Amino acid sequence: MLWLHFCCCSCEELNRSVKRMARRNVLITGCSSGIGLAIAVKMAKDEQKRFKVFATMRNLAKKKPLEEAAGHRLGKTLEIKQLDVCDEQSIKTCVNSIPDRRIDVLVSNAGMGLIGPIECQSIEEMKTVMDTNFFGLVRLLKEILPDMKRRKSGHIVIISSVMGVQGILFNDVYAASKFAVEGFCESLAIQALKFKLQLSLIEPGPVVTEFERKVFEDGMKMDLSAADEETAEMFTNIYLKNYKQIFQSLGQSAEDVAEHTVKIILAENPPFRHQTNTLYTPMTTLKYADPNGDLPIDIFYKMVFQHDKIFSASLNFIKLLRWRSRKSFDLGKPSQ
Ligand SMILES: NC(=O)C1=CN([C@@H]2O[C@H](COP(=O)(O)OP(=O)(O)OC[C@H]3O[C@@H](n4cnc5c(N)ncnc54)[C@H](OP(=O)(O)O)[C@@H]3O)[C@@H](O)[C@H]2O)C=CC1
Ligand SMILES: CC1=C(/C=C/C(C)=C/C=C/C(C)=C/C=O)C(C)(C)CCC1
Repeated sequence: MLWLHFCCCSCEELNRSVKRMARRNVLITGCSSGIGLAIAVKMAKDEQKRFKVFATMRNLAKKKPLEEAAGHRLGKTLEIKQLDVCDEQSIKTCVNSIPDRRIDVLVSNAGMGLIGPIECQSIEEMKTVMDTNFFGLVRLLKEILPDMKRRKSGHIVIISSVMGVQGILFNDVYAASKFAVEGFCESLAIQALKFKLQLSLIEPGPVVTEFERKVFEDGMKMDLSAADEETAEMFTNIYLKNYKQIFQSLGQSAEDVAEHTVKIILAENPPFRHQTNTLYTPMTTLKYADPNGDLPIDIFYKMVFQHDKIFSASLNFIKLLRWRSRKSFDLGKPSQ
């Protein structure tokens, strides 16, 4: 009897340690809100408990929404840590605090937006965007990549954007920061393959998060006096006017993007690029359809300046269709 008990205990222990060994350490940046928070919570709540999540944020005073969303997983499958992607020392301190510095999956998510005519933006503002969105990733990898290479295992997942593939009116510097991320990763992916590391770029279209609110509010408050009248008018009456409608009709939720991201993390052969928004894909496909690069520029120009009424009506139509299909889902009857 005792022997059986001993045997069961050690089997259980063995099982537990096998599970612990299989549990992957995941470090996620920018978890105070939006996509980072949603990924952290989804992974921490994984039914098979496959992940130990180190959810980081630059300002720990903002941890309450994450703590609430994590619920009883807090302190078990999820720990909150301070990390500012613009501060090398804070990255080092955070990585050193993780057992054996072992990070199996890095989710580089922290980022910020910037919209408006470049005449009205300071170089300092632009540098902050590049420093966060691009150099933030570089700083993380300088600290984490050598360990992954030594272990010959690891998955680097980067929340890029459709704007890492295609520029959009009045998003010049933000798109540049995401293009930088994509060029950097495309180069690094070749070396990563040699070390058996995986690299995946997640490319969401518009996502309804704090990002949308902050960017819109900053755009509304922008001092447009440095721009000529035509540019200022274009920004206010075309871009800002359509902005909310684009998020309402094409926008995804942070949870939706998190679901896509976790699928990529769990995939046996994760792809290098993954777009999360099928409604947006026809737009980015234009880029790949014309090696000269004129096609997407022409089409965007026409959408904005010539067929704006049709474009706006199509967005309204998409919004209505999505609203109707959500409504029938709510009633338990998915639309056909
Ligand atoms: N929303 C969208 O439409 C899209 C967003 N993306 C990308 O998704 C990512 C997440 O954005 P999203 O969730 O939408 O927006 P949120 O504004 O909700 O989240 C951004 C997160 O990044 C954090 N952050 C900003 N600067 C730093 C820094 N220096 N160090 C650490 N954390 C920092 C923010 O922290 P704090 O609260 O302290 O500011 C916040 O936690 C970004 O990379 C964004 O570019 C991509 C496509 C579309
Ligand atoms: C589709 C489209 C527009 C706007 C797209 C927007 C606003 C996309 C936002 C994407 C985000 C926020 C990505 C974040 O990384 C325009 C230029 C109005 C007109 C042409 C077609």
